[in-house]
Amino acid sequence: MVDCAAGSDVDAGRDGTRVNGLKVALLQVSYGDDEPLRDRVERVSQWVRGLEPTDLVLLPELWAHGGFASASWRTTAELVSGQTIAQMASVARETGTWLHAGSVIEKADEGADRGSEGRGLWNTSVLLSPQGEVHKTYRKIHRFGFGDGEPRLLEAGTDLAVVDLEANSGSVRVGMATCYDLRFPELFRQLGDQGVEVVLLPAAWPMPRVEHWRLLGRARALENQTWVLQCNTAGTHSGVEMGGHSQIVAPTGEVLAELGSGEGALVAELDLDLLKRVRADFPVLADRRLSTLGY
Ligand SMILES: NC(=O)CCC(=O)C(=O)O
Repeated sequence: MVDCAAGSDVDAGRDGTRVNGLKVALLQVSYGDDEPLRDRVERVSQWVRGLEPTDLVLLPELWAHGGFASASWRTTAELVSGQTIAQMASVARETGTWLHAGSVIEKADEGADRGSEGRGLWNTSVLLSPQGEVHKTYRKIHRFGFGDGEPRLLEAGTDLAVVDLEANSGSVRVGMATCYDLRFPELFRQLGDQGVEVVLLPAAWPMPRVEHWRLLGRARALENQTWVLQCNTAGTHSGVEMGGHSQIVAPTGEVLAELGSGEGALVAELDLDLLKRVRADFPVLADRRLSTLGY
């Protein structure tokens, strides 16, 4: 059963219309261990095709390869040009929308750099343009697992990902981060310093720590005065119950819209001018004392 939540207005104009609105849809994909990878890719493709038109669709972390299915990552890993991203690129082209395809287990191409630990595998998020081109990739910098899972099997990403999108409402600068990255405020501060207005954060965040997820998303949005779009997974796979509760957080730290724990779509329109107003009205970032603190 798919739930649908529409965001309430944080700051609608007096007549209810918006200036500079960016319409987004976050798909909280639920899955277990029984659904084959290719079936899930097909199911999610159909879901995106059936959405009302939006500027940007965001999918969760490793929704195809399994956020905690680390035992199979070596065998299911794909090139960024592999089948999963190729299919999602077709969907982006057909629907004419920016599609953040969540993340995949990326394997290094033959002869290409395999990373500093020589593993040749990454947790890589892929942002596709409405023309179906790979516009930007982001390899997750902070690996989750405390010595197991990601840090045992994958390489750590080394580069920030900041990119401008041309949407119907104009240009918007987005930054990419993934799941566990949410616990590292210095990454979000750097994205903010590069002019990011909207952070796109796919995740496979488990239920037992879902309150951390909600709180940290609000903190990252509030302290950097940016939008934070958090798209989590639902269901239970590899023995881990996912937390759901995807949310869209405004630069005020307020939650514009959120989902519960099951599968669902979160559709909302972001007033991008709100960010400028919040920064003008409460210019906290201008009061930083970086040199005093040794930066
Ligand atoms: N997939 C992840 O990065 C999980 C992160 C997590 O569970 C946590 O930070 O807590």
